[in-house]
This record gives sequence, structure tokens and C-alpha cells, in this order.
Amino acid sequence: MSQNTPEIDIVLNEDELMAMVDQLAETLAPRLQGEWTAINILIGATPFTSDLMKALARRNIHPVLDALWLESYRDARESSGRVNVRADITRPVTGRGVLLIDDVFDTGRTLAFARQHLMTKGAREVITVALARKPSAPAGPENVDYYAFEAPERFLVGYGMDDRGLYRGLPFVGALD
Ligand SMILES: O=P(O)(O)OC[C@H]1O[C@H](OP(=O)(O)OP(=O)(O)O)[C@H](O)[C@@H]1O
Ligand SMILES: Nc1nc2[nH]cnc2c(=O)[nH]1
Repeated sequence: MSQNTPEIDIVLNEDELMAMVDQLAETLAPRLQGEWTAINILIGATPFTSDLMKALARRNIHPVLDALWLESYRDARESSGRVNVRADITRPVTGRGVLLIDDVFDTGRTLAFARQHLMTKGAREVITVALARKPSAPAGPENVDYYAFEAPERFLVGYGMDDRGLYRGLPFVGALD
């Protein structure tokens, strides 16, 4: 990488990522029968959502795809403690199952907010899925329902995850100090 790029340690390479996403789709497929909406939590979950949707489609599962733009970190490496809605979903979810898709589950605030937001809109049930789960993330009833891997307690970048807007396009998951 260029001189101005910090040292990024590879946590998961592209092949490992694809295998994990495929395994998640295999696990989720039996639960996604009937009327489901998959919601990409913008911006970070976009590459993961794209690959998960393809893996589900290969299993003949075709949820409606929508997006919910939430923001709580902006350019910081710690949560602001508030979740702001920058743009809401575009189709009703009343009576539908909702699969909320996020890249990383850290303090759990974003998915807790999103779950409540979708239940208030009348979703029949909400399932949460994240690519990565931090070891310090909430357990018990606040836990994410499904995740692909337990990440190190470091700041993750790549495969959608950013540092001040950078590195979302990296095809692997990396960690910065
Ligand atoms: O579990 P939490 O502590 O809430 O952290 C997880 C959230 O943090 C990031 O969002 P961010 O606010 O940085 O927006 P982004 O998706 O645009 O990067 C990430 O995409 C998750 O949505
Ligand atoms: N990019 C990025 N965003 C996060 N939001 C919560 N945790 C993280 C993280 O480790 N990396």
C-alpha cells in the first residue's frame, strides 16, 4: 500500500469471508421462508449484504431488499452513544419478517435501535445478523442473533467498515491500532 496507508493487519481474507457468508446463508435459509424483508444497515453493511443476498438467492431465498441509514460513530472510533436515522426504509414491513444486516456488533446500540425501530413499524419478527461480533458486545437477550465470527477487540476496517470514511472497499477484514 502507499506511504500514507497505516499498517492494517488482515483478520479475515477474501476466501475465509466468502466461506463464512455462505455458511451463514445456509444457517439462515430455513428461517427465511415466507414474507421477509432484508435490511442493509448503511453504510458499512453494504458489501456483506450484497454477498449474503447472493448466497441466499443460490438457495432460492429472495427477501425484499431495503436499507436503513443509521449513524452513531461518524469519524470517531467510539460510539457517540446516540443512533441517528439519516434515511428510513422505503417499503412497509407490517406483518413481515425482517432480517437486519450489519457489519459489526460492538456496543450493540445500532442493532438494538434498529430492532425497536422495525418492531414499532409493525414487523412480525426481527432477526439480527452481523458479520463480526466484538468480545465485549452485550450477551443475553441483547445479543445479535447470528454472526459469522468473533472479532478481536480492535478497530476493524475493510469489507464495508471504515476509518473516517476510508478503507470500505478493502476486500478483506483488517484491524488497526
Ligand atoms: O454496535 P455498535 O457499537 O452500535 O456499532 C456498530 C455500528 O457501527 C458502525 O456504524 P457507523 O455509525 O460507524 O456508520 P457506518 O455504517 O456508516 O460506518 C457499523 O456499521 C455498525 O452499524
Ligand atoms: N469501522 C468500524 N466501525 C465500528 N463500529 C463499531 N465498531 C467498529 C469497528 O471496529 N470498526
